[in-house]
Amino acid sequence: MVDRIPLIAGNWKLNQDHLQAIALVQKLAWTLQDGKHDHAAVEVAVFPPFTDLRSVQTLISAEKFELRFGAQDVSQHESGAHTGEVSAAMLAKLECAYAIVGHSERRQDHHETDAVVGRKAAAALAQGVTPVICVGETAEDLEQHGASAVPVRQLREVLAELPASGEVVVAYEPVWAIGSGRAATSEQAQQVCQALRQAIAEVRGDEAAAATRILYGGSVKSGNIAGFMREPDVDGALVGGASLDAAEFAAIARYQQHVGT
Ligand SMILES: O=C[C@H](O)COP(=O)(O)O
Repeated sequence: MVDRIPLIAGNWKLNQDHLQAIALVQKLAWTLQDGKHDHAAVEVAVFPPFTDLRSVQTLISAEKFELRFGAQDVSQHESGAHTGEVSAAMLAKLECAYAIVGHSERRQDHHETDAVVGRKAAAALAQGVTPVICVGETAEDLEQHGASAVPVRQLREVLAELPASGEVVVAYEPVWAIGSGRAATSEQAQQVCQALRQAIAEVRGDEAAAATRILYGGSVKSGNIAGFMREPDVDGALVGGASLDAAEFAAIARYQQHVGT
């Protein structure tokens, strides 16, 4: 059995300019330090807007904070005439560990298909940036097909664009749970995360499936994180709104304090 280091990831979405980002990262790092957070036991990462990345990189590196960071999206293209795009090589140069791909808000706002999401993930992997592949069903999908069918299909289609090896992180985010205050139950999250792990095993093999971290996202708070983390196939969380509050996000990252309570 492979040990998967839990990942608590904060997706800031369209919030925080670069000055606010510096303040938030500082506060988060200090709060975790005060709480003697063990970064080797639970990895903590932030996903600021593109314009903040250089400031966040400089701060984390200068202060030797053990936080990791990534981008909220990445281009499927390497370079050239693609106005507004940011390449994986540019993110790698900024020492981004991760890039989120296929978040439901991008699928919705920018009509991103699974094939596009897969090409974005492949572009990230090719530059040594770990893609965080988001999948999840809408309320309508849930009603029509149950919870697992759509996320499993999305993941299979994304994985089809990827080379057979290379680290990926998967984030299961039921669209109906995002920003709604109505999180999935930990049992629902486990059921889908287990199905996603099974799909990874079928495409990439058992070893890769056992090593892949699968996160749950959708209205995660310090009050419900422990329940998700007790589930065997949930390896962390992709946190939106609650990641903008350093104390609350630090409390989520330190969920082990609540496990068993
Ligand atoms: O990427 C994060 C998710 O969309 C979850 O957002 P939320 O925690 O605000 O529900």
